[in-house]
Amino acid sequence: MNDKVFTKPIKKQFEFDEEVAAVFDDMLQRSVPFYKESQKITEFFALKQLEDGGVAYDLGCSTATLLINISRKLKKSATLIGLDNSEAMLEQARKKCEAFRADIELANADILEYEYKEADLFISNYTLQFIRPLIREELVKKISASLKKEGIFIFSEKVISHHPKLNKDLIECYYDFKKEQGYSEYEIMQKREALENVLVPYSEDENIKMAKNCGFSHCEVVFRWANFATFIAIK
Ligand SMILES: C[S@@+](CC[C@H](N)C(=O)[O-])C[C@H]1O[C@@H](n2cnc3c(N)ncnc32)[C@H](O)[C@@H]1O
Ligand SMILES: O=C(O)C(=O)C[C@]1(C(=O)O)C=C[C@@H](O)C=C1
Repeated sequence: MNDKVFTKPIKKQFEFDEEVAAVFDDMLQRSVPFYKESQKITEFFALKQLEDGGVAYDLGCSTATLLINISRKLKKSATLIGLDNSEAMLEQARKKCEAFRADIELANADILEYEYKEADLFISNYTLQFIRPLIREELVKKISASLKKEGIFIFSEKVISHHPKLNKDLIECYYDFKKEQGYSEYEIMQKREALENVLVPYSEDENIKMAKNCGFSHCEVVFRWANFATFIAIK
């Protein structure tokens, strides 16, 4: 279904509710530059990392697109677990898993509270940015503590620049992208308002520092387009 969520006046902050879940796959493809490419990179490193008997978590799995793609290419018997606290997203995810006969464990859970098993791999694409900065670091510490030695954490985020002019230009460049995807100026401004204080992006450096502060020995960007980046952190 096409994303028309912000064509009408907004009444509340951005939420992953039924209305958003119903159009989410279209929203992501049209709102995240090179979404498919960033997913492909994530898949590539995920498949390299997973061993027989391994465990992988996708935090904020939404409609499970990524885990389904990984499960279709996976040649080993690993456990794939998707967590999300939006029941509307999980309903879409369950339908898709059934249609693709994908063997994925899905759970309605708060990724901040969840008790993780020892894992080989964590993924969290475009989700940390929705976790309040004060507790974001606690979550990343929990992720690194639950990873095996040399386990990896792949995460993608919207990023900012602390250079004011560059930051303004990055945002303009991103809004041009959204216009090319068919979003009107009105929809773009409405969504910007709805995301205010809900989506709190860090800079590339701040994300790398956070990972290193939280128990990762290495972290770098493997893909970046203007204000969107994919990181790999190695324990
Ligand atoms: C932008 S979406 C993620 C997109 C998805 N990873 C992808 O690449 O298609 C963020 C997701 O995180 C979920 N989420 C946000 N905070 C959460 C929390 N504390 N616990 C679990 N899920 C959360 C939302 O419900 C939403 O589905
Ligand atoms: O549309 C925007 O302005 C975005 O920032 C895109 C973004 C994201 O980066 O997570 C924001 C909310 C939706 O979950 C989908 C994509």
